[in-house]
Amino acid sequence: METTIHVEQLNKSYNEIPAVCNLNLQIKRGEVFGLLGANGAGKSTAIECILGTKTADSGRISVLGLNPKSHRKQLFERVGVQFQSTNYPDKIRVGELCEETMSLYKTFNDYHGLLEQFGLADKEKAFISELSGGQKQRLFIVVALISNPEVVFLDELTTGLDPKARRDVWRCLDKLKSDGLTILLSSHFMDEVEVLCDRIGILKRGELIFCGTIQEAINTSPYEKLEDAYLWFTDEEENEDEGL
Ligand SMILES: Nc1ncnc2c1ncn2[C@@H]1O[C@H](COP(=O)(O)OP(=O)(O)OP(=O)(O)O)[C@@H](O)[C@H]1O
Repeated sequence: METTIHVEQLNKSYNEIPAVCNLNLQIKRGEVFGLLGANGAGKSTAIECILGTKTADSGRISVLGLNPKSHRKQLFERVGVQFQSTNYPDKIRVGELCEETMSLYKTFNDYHGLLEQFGLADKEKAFISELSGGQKQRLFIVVALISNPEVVFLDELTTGLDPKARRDVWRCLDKLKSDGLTILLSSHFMDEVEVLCDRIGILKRGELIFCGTIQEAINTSPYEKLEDAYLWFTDEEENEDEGL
């Protein structure tokens, strides 16, 4: 199967403090890959380097066969991004933001259908400032999908969503996945990861300490549930204590 995201020996430090160390990743077309790790483990930094919005110190990155730095414009047309925090002015209406986003691309999806799918059809005329946190989060996913992308990057996919809204988002992503979209997401929620991800990578202090399927993660650990296995992989103190 075709590799959509290829990362080789990616390194990124801030003020000489390593945030991502020697990261190697291969994500195939149509795959949903979850990047996991504690706060500060390096997930956002890795995603931003892969996208080209941050410059890696070293390493090789290609997305859809393109270098995210030197082919930024071409890649922009084919990739969707959901940002963690809002980069949008509050005094813009939902419909206006969607129109503006559409105008940036040569080809695009009908945003009305997306707003409907994500339960925001009745908010088209609302100002972004009037949306709840969960509604904003869903709107940012809609914005990421307007360009009809081949790959989407979803950083902290459902943070701030209530349980029903999370399930609605999962359902939508499942549909997009069956349409062949490649998805790289970061998440702190193991239930979500289990439902959505074909494979996961676990980062710990910038290093990829596990990469494989959920079942492989569970099998590698002494536990039977993903959340326990995840904590086993990431909780250094307990493991160190066990070794004493
Ligand atoms: N602009 C920056 N300047 C300096 N240090 C940074 C910067 N951005 C991130 N870092 C540091 O790099 C490390 C990795 O941060 P990053 O945001 O990539 O982690 P994360 O896994 O996405 O965390 P979270 O789950 O909290 O979003 C952290 O120690 C963080 O403090």
